[in-house]
Amino acid sequence: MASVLTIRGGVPLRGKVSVRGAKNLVPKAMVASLLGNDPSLLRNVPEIKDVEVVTSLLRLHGVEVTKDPVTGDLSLDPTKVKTAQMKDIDAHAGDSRIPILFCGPLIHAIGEAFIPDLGGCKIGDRPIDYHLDVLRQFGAVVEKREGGISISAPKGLKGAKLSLPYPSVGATEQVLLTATRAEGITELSGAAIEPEIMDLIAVLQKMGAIISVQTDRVIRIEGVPHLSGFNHRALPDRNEAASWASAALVTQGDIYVEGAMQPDLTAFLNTYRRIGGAFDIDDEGIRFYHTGGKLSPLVLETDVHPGFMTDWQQPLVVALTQAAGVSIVHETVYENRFGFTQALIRMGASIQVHRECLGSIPCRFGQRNFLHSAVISGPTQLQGTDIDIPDLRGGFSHLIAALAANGTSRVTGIELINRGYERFQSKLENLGADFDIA
Ligand SMILES: CC(=O)N[C@H]1[C@@H](OP(=O)(O)OP(=O)(O)OC[C@H]2O[C@@H](n3ccc(=O)[nH]c3=O)[C@H](O)[C@@H]2O)O[C@H](CO)[C@@H](O)[C@@H]1O
Ligand SMILES: C=C(OP(=O)(O)O)C(=O)O
Repeated sequence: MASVLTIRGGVPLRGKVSVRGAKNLVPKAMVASLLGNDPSLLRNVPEIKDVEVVTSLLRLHGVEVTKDPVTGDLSLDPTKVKTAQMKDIDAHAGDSRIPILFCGPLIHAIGEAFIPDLGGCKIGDRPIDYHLDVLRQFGAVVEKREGGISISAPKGLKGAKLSLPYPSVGATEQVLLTATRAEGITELSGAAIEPEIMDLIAVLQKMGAIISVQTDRVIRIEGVPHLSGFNHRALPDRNEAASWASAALVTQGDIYVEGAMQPDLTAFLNTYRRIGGAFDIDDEGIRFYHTGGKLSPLVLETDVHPGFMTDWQQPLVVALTQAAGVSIVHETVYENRFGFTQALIRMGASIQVHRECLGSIPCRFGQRNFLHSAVISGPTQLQGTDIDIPDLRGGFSHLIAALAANGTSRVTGIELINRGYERFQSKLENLGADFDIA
C-alpha cells in the first residue's frame, strides 16, 4: 500500500542537510561507463530512483555494477557488455528519461540498442525528436517498436555538423555520448551548457575524449576509437540545494546545505537575495535563512543555463506566496509546469496562470494554448490540506507548503520525491519537521 505522509505545519526548518551527486549527472556518467574499455569508478553517488533504474539497465546489458557498502561509490565494469532481453528492458518503461542516452554508447559497444518508452516528470510533452534527429545524422537507423524504439547503425556512427533548435540538455548529452567514439569530427551548435553537462564532459575527457566547448554554445568533439574507464566524483546536486534553500524561506527557517556550490547557483542566489532571503557561503556549503523581515515580490523567467533553472521554479513559487505584493513567473523551458499551483491554491495561495508570455522575451509557448505564466499575490497564510504529489519538484513544493501551513496535511504519492531527493524523510526529521508516515 502507498505511504501517506501526515505533516503538521508551522515549524521552521532548522539544521543541516547534505546534498550528494547530482541527479542530472550521476545516471549519465553511469551510462558513459559503457563507452570505456575498462572499469570506471563513480563517487558521491546518491541513493535515488534514477540511479537504481540505470544500475538495473546496465546490469541487464552485462555491466557489473558494484556499490561500496561504506562509501556508496559505484564501480562499473563494462568489459562483458552484451545484448539484453527485450522483455527485461521493457520492464523499465516509464521509469526515467535516462534510457534514451543509452543509444550511442550501446551502438558503439554492441551495435544496437533497444530503448524503452521514457518516464520522467510530466511537465509538458517532452518529445525526443531532437535526440532521434541527431542520432540519424550520425548514421543511426531508428525503428519504432511496441513499447520503445530499436536503433542500430549498419554503416557505423560518423561525426556530423549538428544544430539544435533549442539548447536541450538531453539532446546535447546524446551528442556527447555518441560523438566521442564516432568516426571523425562532430560540431554541435545550439548546445546546452548546464553545469551537469560540463561535468559529463569532464567524465568523458578523463576517459580519453577530445571535446572543446567554444563560444556561443558550440561544442566540438573529435571522435576517438577507444576510451578507457574514469574515476570521478560527481558534482553536487544544485537543484536539491536550491530546493532546501526555498524550504528555509517558506518555513521561516535556517538551513545549512552542505555541498551547495556558489558557482552553479549564481542565478538562484541573485533571486534569493532579491526576494529577501539571506545566505552565507563557505567552502563546504551555503547557509540559507529567513531574516525575519518581509519578503519582496519579483518578476522571474526560467531559462537555460546560465539563466534561472526551471527545476528551481516550483519550490520558489511557494516562497513567492509569502512575499508582500505581486510576483510574475514566466516558465520558458516547459510548456506545462504550473499544474502544481492547483494544490497551492487549495491551500489558500493566490495564483493565476496565464497563456500569455508575461516576461521580457516572448518564448516558444506564447500564442499557443499553454498556461505557462503565473501571477502570484502575497502574502497568504497557507492551510493544510490533502495533496497527491504530481511530479518531483511540484511534489517538493507541496511538501514545503504543507510544512509552512496552518494545520495538518495528508500527502500521498511521496515515492516520486525519491527520484531527486535522497532520504528526504530523514533530512526533514533532522530539520525538526513535525510529520509521521503510515
Ligand atoms: C534527467 C535530466 O537531466 N533532466 C533535466 C533535463 O531534462 P531534459 O534533458 O529532458 O530537458 P531538455 O533540456 O531536453 O528539454 C528542454 C526543452 O526542450 C524540449 N525538447 C527536448 C528534447 C527533444 O528532443 N525535443 C524537445 O522539444 C523539451 O520538451 C523542453 O521543452 O534538463 C531539463 C532542463 O534543464 C531539466 O528540467 C531536467 O531536470
Ligand atoms: C524535470 C526533472 O527531472 P526529469 O528530467 O528526470 O523528469 C527535474 O529534476 O525536475
